Amino acid sequence: MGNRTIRVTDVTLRDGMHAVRHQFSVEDARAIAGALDRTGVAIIEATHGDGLGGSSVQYGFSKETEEDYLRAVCETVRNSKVAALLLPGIGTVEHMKRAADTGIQVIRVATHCTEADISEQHIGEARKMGLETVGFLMMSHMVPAGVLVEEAKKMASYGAQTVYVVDSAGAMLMGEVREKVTALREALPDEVEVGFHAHNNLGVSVANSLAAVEAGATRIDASLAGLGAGAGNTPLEVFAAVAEKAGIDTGVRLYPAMDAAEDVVRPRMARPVQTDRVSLTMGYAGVYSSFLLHAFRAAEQFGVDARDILVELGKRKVVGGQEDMIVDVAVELAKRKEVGAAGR
Ligand SMILES: CC[C@H](O)CC(=O)C(=O)O
Ligand SMILES: [Mn+2]
Repeated sequence: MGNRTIRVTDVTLRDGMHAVRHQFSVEDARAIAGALDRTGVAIIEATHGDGLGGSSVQYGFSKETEEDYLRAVCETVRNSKVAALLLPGIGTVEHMKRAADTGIQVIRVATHCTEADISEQHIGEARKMGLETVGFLMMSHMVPAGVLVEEAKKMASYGAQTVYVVDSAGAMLMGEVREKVTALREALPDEVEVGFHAHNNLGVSVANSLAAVEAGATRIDASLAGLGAGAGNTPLEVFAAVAEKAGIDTGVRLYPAMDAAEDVVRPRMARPVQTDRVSLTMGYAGVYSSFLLHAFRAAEQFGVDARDILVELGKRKVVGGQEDMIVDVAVELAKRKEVGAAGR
């Protein structure tokens, strides 16, 4: 049985930004951060959904600058620490320095699960700046546990004090979460914590987060009302209730978390976070959300079902940056459809 005391990182103001197209105002950020602080959550992450430097033509502009969001959150909180996410290649060391100047205490450096080596410089610099430093292995469902362990060890060797198994596509079930978290827990030095970040595309984010804790994770991500990309993240208020019933101390006070979700976040949601056919297909196929728009466009162009495209991309283990394959797959599926129709 895993550790009974864990720390939760809330991602409403970071992953949740994807769900509102990065359009929270500074006032929204203050209101949400204040409500979160009152829940007792350990860490609050804020920034563009794609992390520092994410506000751009490519990833969509956020309503306000990242420094304004971070300063507002840092000024608002009394107890929680404040974190920012950084993807090397999108965010630079310079972005990180500017974020540190706003008063954040935690940086999370995210890479694709096979590319930990690109985090070395950022993790090293973050430690020199005195930031609590976390490594974040995105799309962790795509590789076997042994590969994930090697990548996690790299992040730990660069100085990461926690390494996360990140189920970006919401594609994992509890057995896989248990296996991967256990593998990291056994392989990493005792002083390096293991974390887990879920998405709810298959409707099992809370169960997966619980499985992660049982397997030794001491850091769990969640967001108010589950606000996040795809079908959202582990809902903080639900996880707080479930963890309490399971005898796990999250430090999150249940009623303030419920009230924050209901009174502060739900009224600010652009659309409900739900397991619709798009997010469900994403979890089922195990593909990243950046493929969705392209898949739907290609589906329309070639007269095929976007879900078939996504499932095929998942089988081919396509990664971000290989969006050109979407058209290839659509063409292939359209040909198969033609041949099938001719054969009938
Ligand atoms: C693009 C960054 C991404 O949203 C990070 C994350 O939360 C995930 O991979 O799940
Ligand atoms: Mn996420």
